[in-house]
Amino acid sequence: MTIMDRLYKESIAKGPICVGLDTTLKFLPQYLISKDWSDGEKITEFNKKIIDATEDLAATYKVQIACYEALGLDGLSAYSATVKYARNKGKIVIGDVKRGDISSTGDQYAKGHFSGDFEVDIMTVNAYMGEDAVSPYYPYLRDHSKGLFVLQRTSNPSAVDVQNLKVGDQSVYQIMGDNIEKWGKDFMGESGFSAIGAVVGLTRPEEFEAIQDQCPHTFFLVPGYGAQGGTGEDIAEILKRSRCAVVNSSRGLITGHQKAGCEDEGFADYVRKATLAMKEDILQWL
Ligand SMILES: O=C(O)c1cc(=O)[nH]c(=O)n1[C@@H]1O[C@H](COP(=O)(O)O)[C@@H](O)[C@H]1O
Repeated sequence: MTIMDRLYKESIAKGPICVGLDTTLKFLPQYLISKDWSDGEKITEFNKKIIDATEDLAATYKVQIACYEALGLDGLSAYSATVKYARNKGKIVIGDVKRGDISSTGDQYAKGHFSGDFEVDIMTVNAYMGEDAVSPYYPYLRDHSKGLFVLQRTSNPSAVDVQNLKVGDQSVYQIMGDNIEKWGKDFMGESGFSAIGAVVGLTRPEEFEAIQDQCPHTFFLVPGYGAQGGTGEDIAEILKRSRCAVVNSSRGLITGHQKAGCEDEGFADYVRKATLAMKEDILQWL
């Protein structure tokens, strides 16, 4: 069974929810801020409590490494502790590291994020440098059941600057979709999806449906729900046709307690409530 088979199964069993741990200090409740701990330790505790409160609702967790890198070594310790905690609970963890470089450098990224202190199950990759930004990961997909989410059509407003340019009658992001399907052929799982998935933002639902038709063997990571404006209705048609995606929300979930004015140990109940509301908002259409 490939990691994408596992993710597909989890998304059906628990709901297609990816809880995004884009944790920064400003999201922490007061009771944690006032602890006599390092920032990284506070963040680790926040994440652990959220994982405990949402593990039955989340198909996967995505940990955004930028939030941890920003705090230096202490932050990277928190990143490591968070991914280990979730993986030790049997959860699938996506390292949102968006790497992309020449293959000799890619080899090192692969080693760094698919083994050792920062080991995750799936990592995000930027393949706009071409296949040799992706091929260093192939041995890990083949031999260690790892997976990739390759950026295809991103959710940010400026995505159109390059990804929507036309080359002949195709957009650049459509060409990337063909590449992702081609690269994934050697890593097909029993669910019909390859271990090389794609990132497609929820911000352009009409484009997404065409991408889904074009890429039937691709499993999708879909950011853009909540804080970036995406809704359950926006992903409804896609998921009705195939359960080929998990939807990420980060700020929309991990600030649930702040919207309710909760600054104490009960904060994770509000994050759970926000996660449940997201799940219901998506599943109501299916
Ligand atoms: O690769 C990603 O996850 C990603 C791709 C993309 O196109 N847009 C996007 O927002 N993301 C990430 O998804 C998360 C979105 O966070 P929220 O907007 O707070 O839900 C962040 O970690 C982004 O870096």
